Amino acid sequence: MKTIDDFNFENKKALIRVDFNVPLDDNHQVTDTTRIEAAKPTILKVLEDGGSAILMSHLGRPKNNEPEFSLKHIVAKVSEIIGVQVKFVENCVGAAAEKAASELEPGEILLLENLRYHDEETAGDKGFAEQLAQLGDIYVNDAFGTAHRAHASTTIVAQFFPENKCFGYLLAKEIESIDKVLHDSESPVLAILGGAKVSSKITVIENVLDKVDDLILGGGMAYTFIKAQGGQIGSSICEDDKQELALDILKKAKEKNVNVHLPVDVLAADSFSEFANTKVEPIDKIPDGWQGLDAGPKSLENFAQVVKNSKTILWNGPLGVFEMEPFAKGTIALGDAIAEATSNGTFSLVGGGDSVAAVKQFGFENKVSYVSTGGGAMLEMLEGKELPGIAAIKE
Ligand SMILES: Nc1ncnc2c1ncn2[C@@H]1O[C@H](COP(=O)(O)OP(=O)(O)O)[C@@H](O)[C@H]1O
Ligand SMILES: O=C(OP(=O)(O)O)[C@H](O)COP(=O)(O)O
Repeated sequence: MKTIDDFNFENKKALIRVDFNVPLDDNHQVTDTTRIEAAKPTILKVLEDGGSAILMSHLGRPKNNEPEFSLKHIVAKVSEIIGVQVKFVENCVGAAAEKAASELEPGEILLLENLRYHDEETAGDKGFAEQLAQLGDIYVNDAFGTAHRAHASTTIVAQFFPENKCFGYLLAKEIESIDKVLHDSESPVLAILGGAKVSSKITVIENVLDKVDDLILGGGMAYTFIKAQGGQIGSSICEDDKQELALDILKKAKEKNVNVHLPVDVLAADSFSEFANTKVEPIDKIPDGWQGLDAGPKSLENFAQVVKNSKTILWNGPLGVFEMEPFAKGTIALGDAIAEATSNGTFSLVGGGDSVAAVKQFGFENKVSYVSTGGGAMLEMLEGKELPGIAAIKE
């Protein structure tokens, strides 16, 4: 398998899949630049060789081409970080994209519009992947955060570059670092799963049970489990069709002697707003019209104890809606506990777009052992799976 250093990009167009799925605020400003900075070495290598870079990414999960998911919002930030004025084309395929790509000169960068404005991207459509492939000479995958998706731009497109495909520096570094953690991890191993992507991440839990001693299920992930056990969760986020799976996971965890720690109390709010009224409630008695937006004090005490007793910690997904100040306490308290455990010799790995943003915002970046740009991707590696985006380069 070739690495990016085996290629000379002089007069070549590199088609680079990056993960620029970055958090934006209400004014479409990038609030965490980690994923852009992480892709910089790969982009600079291409430019310094005398090549040009065509960057493709998704942003969020658009359903109807909503304009807030346009990658045009990040052009200025990418230009500032890379130090080159980035060109932008308002479609990732078709005549406009082909023209912009063909006119690209060495040293220039072109950013394509959100890949997920086309359903063919997530469907892994071969014809769409071929259209993307026509834009570049060498395919570089540097999107670790999306390497667990068998999408057109992350996996299928590689078929059209049998000799000319490689990992970028970020993807190569992430594989090496996470592999090392997985093979050298000391027990007890704790995985902490929070966040909001319940349906895509709940399916990972079952396979993670063989690898961990303790499992904390917090954030938006917890409520499906609480409701499945008969609790009242008000209007907290929940995936009703995953309740049976949740019960099955709890049963399997028991059989495998994995200790599952769910929150016992929450900070509930009467609306999804930083100006909402709030109160602490037992997690299984959240009144109608209220929703759990952060962990409660008793839960945080319990979680801190589990963290203290662990030798390896993998964390994906904030414990609350940390973007709003009143609901950030749980994520900060967990970060504090992990930082303290790390200073006492525990290995801690934190991953995920929003988790990394939280860790940076609250100053834990240098107090944990390793920060990964991928959340779901990291968890699926933990399952022991080869990710489709990685396999496609190796094939
Ligand atoms: N109780 C909750 N209800 C709704 N959203 C939540 C809750 N707890 C956390 N979140 C949200 O989860 C999001 C992050 O989830 P996710 O994308 O799975 O994490 P990551 O990007 O780190 O992998 C954050 O934006 C946060 O506001
Ligand atoms: O942010 C991402 O994943 P993460 O939230 O697990 O870190 C990736 O960009 C993948 O996005 P997706 O989960 O919408 O496919």
